[in-house]
Formats: sequence, structure tokens, C-alpha cells
Amino acid sequence: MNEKQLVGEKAVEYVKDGMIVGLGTGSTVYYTILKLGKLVQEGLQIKGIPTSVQTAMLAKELNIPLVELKDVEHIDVAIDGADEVDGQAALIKGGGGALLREKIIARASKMFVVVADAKKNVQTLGAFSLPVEVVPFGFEMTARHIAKLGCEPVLRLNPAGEAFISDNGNYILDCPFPEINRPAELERALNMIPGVVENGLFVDMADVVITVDEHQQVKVTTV
Ligand SMILES: O=C(CO)[C@H](O)[C@H](O)COP(=O)(O)O
Repeated sequence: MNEKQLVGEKAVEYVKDGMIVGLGTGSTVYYTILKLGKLVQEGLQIKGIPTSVQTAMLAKELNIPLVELKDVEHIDVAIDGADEVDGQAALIKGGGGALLREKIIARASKMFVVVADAKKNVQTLGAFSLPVEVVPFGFEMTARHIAKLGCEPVLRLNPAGEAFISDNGNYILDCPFPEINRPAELERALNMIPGVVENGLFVDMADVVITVDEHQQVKVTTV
């Protein structure tokens, strides 16, 4: 079993009958969703709230019942991947471009479980370019303001070489900050810039991090 499958499947232990479950986006939580689909087939009763169109399609294929955020009071548990996880369980997310819905759903959840293969563990965030979702209007100006915080933002492109459009109709600027020593400060500073919708720093949000240690054993950290 590969690491993504190991950690992805482990996360289903946090899902119980009757729960509303936030379904993340990406190749790690994919295994969580596959496993949930199997459990639903066997009788598990849950309702999922997907963080992306891609995840909604997968959940539908697997017959996982879905519900909309507006129709629930809260989410019991959200499970999602990460691009980087530091020692304080601060995250960079958004490699798949779903960071805005992922953050809304993580924030609405009683418990946020992160699934991350060993490569995602870092001392200090920043080797992975920080995704920042921005409105298309005046994005060049927004990028210049972001640059003043210490990076050179790059507009994310799709495989056809056009601007990548998020599920919310926005652009993503990938921002290579060399080292993010104060993620909470940077998260706030970015979101103060007009044109920035949200950024991929998730600070003080993870309740549980499921990863793999140096012996290829699944390691669960409760924050
Ligand atoms: O934030 C995300 C999508 O917006 C993903 O959770 C993150 O990119 C990790 O993806 P993967 O599990 O494929 O490595």
C-alpha cells in the first residue's frame, strides 16, 4: 500500500454513523473517499460536503450522499490533504486549487483531520509555493502588492497554457515565499490585500494530522 493510501484510509476511523463529513480534494484524500464509498455501500450512513467539483463528482460516482453547506448547522469532521505540514501543524494547501472551499469547510468542522504522506512534513513552511486565490479583476496589481510581502507571484496556468480558473471563478497566484516563519502573520497580511480572496495557509486549524514516520508506520498526532 502506498503512503497516500495508508494515511488516507486511516482517516475513515474518525467517521461515524450519522456524521456530516467534509470531503477534501487531492490524491491523498482520494483514498479516504474511496474507502468511505465502500463503507457507505456496506451501510454506513453519512452525508458528505465536497470541497471541489472534482470531489463532488467522485463522491457521486461512489454513491456517497451529498448535502450543501447551507443545509447543515455544522460539519462533524472534515478530512483533507496538505502540500506542507510544519511542526506546529500549520499547513500550506491549495496545490489542487481548492483552498477557498477547503478552508470554509475546515473552519465549519468540529474536527479537521489532515492526511499527508511523509514528503509533506517540513520544519518550516515555504518550499512549496503558497497558493493565493485572487479575483481576476486587476490581478496584476494584486500580485504586485503580494510581491511586497517577499515573493514573486506566478499566475497558475492550466495544461492548455491559459489561466487556471478555480471552482469559484478566480485565479490562483503561486507565491514562492522562501521561508514562512510566521504563518499566522502572513495569512492575515495576504488576506488584507484587496483582490485576495483567500490564501493556502491553514494555521491553528488541524486537530489531527495523520502521516507516516521514518519506519513507514502511520503516525497520528492530535494537536
Ligand atoms: O490543498 C489541496 C487541494 O487544493 C490538496 O489537499 C493538496 O494539494 C494535497 O494534495 P495531494 O493529496 O494530491 O498531495
